[in-house]
Order: sequence, then C-alpha cells, then structure tokens
Amino acid sequence: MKYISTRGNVSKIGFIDTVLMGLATDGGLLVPEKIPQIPVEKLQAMSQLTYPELAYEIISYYVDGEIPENELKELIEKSYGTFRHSEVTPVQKVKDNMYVLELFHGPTFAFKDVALQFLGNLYSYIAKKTGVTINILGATSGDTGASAIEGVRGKEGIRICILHPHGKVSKVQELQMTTVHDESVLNLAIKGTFDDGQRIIKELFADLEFKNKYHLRAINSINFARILAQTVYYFYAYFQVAKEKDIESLNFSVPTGNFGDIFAGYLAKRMGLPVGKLIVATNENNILERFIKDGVYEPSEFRSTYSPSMDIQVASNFERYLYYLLDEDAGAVTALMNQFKTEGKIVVNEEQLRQVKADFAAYGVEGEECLQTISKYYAETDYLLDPHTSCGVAAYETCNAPSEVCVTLATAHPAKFNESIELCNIEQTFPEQISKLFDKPQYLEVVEAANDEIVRKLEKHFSSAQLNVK
Ligand SMILES: Cc1ncc(COP(=O)(O)O)c(C=O)c1O
Ligand SMILES: N[C@@H](CCOP(=O)(O)O)C(=O)O
Repeated sequence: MKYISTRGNVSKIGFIDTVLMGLATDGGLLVPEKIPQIPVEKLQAMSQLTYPELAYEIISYYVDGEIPENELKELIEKSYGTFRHSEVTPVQKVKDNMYVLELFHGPTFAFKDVALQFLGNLYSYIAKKTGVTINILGATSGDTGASAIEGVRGKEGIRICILHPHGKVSKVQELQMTTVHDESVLNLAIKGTFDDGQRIIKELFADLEFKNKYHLRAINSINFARILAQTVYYFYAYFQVAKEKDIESLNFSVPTGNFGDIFAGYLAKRMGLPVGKLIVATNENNILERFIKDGVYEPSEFRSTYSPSMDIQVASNFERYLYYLLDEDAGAVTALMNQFKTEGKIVVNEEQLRQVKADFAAYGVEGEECLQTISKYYAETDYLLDPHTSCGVAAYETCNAPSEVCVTLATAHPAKFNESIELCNIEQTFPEQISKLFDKPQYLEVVEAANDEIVRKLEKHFSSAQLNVK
C-alpha cells in the first residue's frame, strides 16, 4: 500500500512516512493510492471480532506489513486498554431504528481518543524504532487538543504544542488541556478562532524548511492515521446493529466540523461496508451543509455556538473528498484549491453536485433546535446528549426516513459541555476525572493569532533539551 497526495506532487510513500509527513509536502492531503476492498465473506468473518481485533484487521490493510503483526496488535491493545467501556465504542439503542454510537469512553471523553490513543502510541513506537524526533504541532477547537496531549504525555522523545482559540472552548475542554503540567506540553491560547489556528499550523507545515528543522508532526485529521483509526468504528457499529436487526444498509448521522469523522465513514463505505446515507450534521457554521445543498463551498461569518468543537468554517478533509469527487484527478483538485485560495470559494458543476447529493445528506442545526433536542431526548428517553451529538440527532430526525435504520455518532460526553446542558435546566453529575480538574492550576500562554509570535514560542519549545527516547 502506497500513499499519494491529493495534489499529485509527492512521490509515493509508505504508511510510516505518511504518518510522519502529516500534511503532504505539496500542500495537499495524503490518501491511499488505492482504497482496499473488503470482500463480503471477509466482512462476515469480521462481524464477530472484538473492537481491538477488528481494529487490527482494518488497520492492517493500510499498514501493509510495515509494522510486524505482534507489534501492531500490542500497539492496538494498549491504545484501547485505556477505555472505560469493555466494548470501546458501544452502540446504544435509543428508540426504534435509532441508535447512538458512544465514542466518548476514552480518557478525555471525546471521540478523538479513539484515534489519538492509537496515534500517540504509534508515534512513540516510531520514535523508538527509528530515532526520529516527534515534535507535534496541532490546532484544536477543544477536543483534539486535550486528546492529543493525553495520547502523548509522558511518552519519551515526544513534545507537543497545541493552539486553541482563547475563550472559545468549554471550561472542561480548557481545563483538560491546560492543567497538564509537563515540560513537553505547550498550550497556546490564540486571540482568534479555530480557523486561524488551523491556517497558522498549515502555513508552518507548508514551510518545509521550518517543518524539517523542527521535525513537525501532525495530530489533526490532516494525518491519515487519524482517519484510518476512525474508520474502524463504522464497521464496529454496523456489525453490532446487524446482530439485532436485519439490515441491508445502515445510515450514519455525523456531527461535523473538519469533515474528518464523516470522511472516515465515506472511506468505510468505499471499502465495502454497506453504508446507506451519510448525514452531515452542522451547527450555524454550516459551510458543508450549504455545499451539499448548493454545490458552493464558501465560508460565511464565524458564529460561536452551543457546540463549540464544530465552530469551523474551513474543513480540512473536504480536500480528500474533493479528490474522489473529481475522479482522483490531482490536477483538478490543485486548480480548485488554488481557486479557493484566490477567490475564497469553490463551485462544482451540476453533475458533480448530483454525486455530492448521492454521497451525503446534510442539515444545519440552529442553537435553539440543538437545546430543544437535548431536552426532548432527556425527557422522552432519559438519554443525555451532548450538544454536538444533539446536532447529529436533529439531523437524523430531518434526513432519515422512518423505515431506515440510523446510527448517530455520539462524539462527546455531555459533561464536557455543561454550559449548554445547564441552559436546558438539566443537572448532570460529572465523572470524577472531570470534576477533579477544577482544583488544578492551569498552564497556558495567551498569544496573538500571528505567525511570528507563535513561531518564536515554537522555536523555544521545540529546541529545548532533547528528550531521550528509550
Ligand atoms: C465533539 C465533537 N463533535 C464533532 C466534531 C466534528 O468532527 P470532525 O471535525 O471530524 O468533522 C468535533 C471536532 O472535530 C468534536 O470535537
Ligand atoms: N473539532 C476539532 C477540530 C480539529 O479537528 P481534527 O479532527 O482535524 O483534529 C477539535 O476538537 O479540536
């Protein structure tokens, strides 16, 4: 298995080099040269596997022997051994034909842990095997940051810097990131939005001299390993629902911001999983909903919402989808991405829009509807949705036909977003791991959303004494 760039200007590389490269050196995103196809008989055999066993089967297609079988199995078991639920990502039936896939049983109570526990261990494995330096640079709207820090903290030879939008993440998200007192961790709170942070880190990754000098590595979903690990739970959910329901295909409703999670579902479908509709649920920052409806991809004004992790205008993984929409024509992707840079928008033609609508349904959830959905489900089913999952459920209600079976991805635990839950007059009990954060001191530096100030901080952090790799 080799990997190529969506912009066509990177020579083919293997899995480990793909993980280390993160953002492709030509500014594009790395994708597998050929998506592996899983035959029906193999799918049937996979349906009885435990989560770690299934993860091994799926991930092996992409690692393609670069990590010996026993070492990959060990790495996967270690990654999912930190989850509080024996099934790792259990599926809960909420009502007839409606399920949620609980992705929040990892250390930081968000779906990011599923991929970032794996990626943290993978980076540690690569550092030990090859001696390469791992200096992680990431941007977060709240969840990736905490999860990435948790995934690598205490691992020798790894340093990490996370940019988050100052004052625009929930209190628990901020505490999860900033109460970690470790010289390998730097939290920069930028005076701006998540999009500013994501743009800045992409510019730094695109500066190849800087990237190479400081050995910058990515933990955001620009890193293909993130997408890969997230693909596994679509398979797992399908197999769990199929055990109790006779289904030909299964719809998924996915709270969406950077388009990474839903792209993982798209990949699972292309690998042969019988996925029906992929429903893109957004909040008021609805660039993706508008694109799926009108074929125009154009940012609008940023809005702070009850689901802050989805307050994203420019969705990183959109480029990966564009690559497949444009029949894997890297030249056409490059032209459209250049057009986006110069004109600020991308418009697809009618035939392409038909394909987009065949691939996805979409619904943008406004604030009141998000809160009402939380209240309604709590009253009617006793299930407490976090505001992101609530957007997913509201989109399911709008886009899923009653006869179709749908799984909504529950992307975070409600305790992370008590600001929104309180507005619904619901009192929740915090898990101990979260309540104890409130007593801890915080470590963060507030900076302008400007490259030069951030570069100075990074240079200092990433050139501090080299941490030993055991
Ligand atoms: C809780 C939560 N839900 C949904 C999303 C959106 O996922 P994606 O960015 O992969 O579209 C995020 C952020 O990524 C998140 O943190
Ligand atoms: N919602 C995310 C934004 C970053 O997304 P990623 O999947 O590319 O890491 C967050 O919580 O940080």
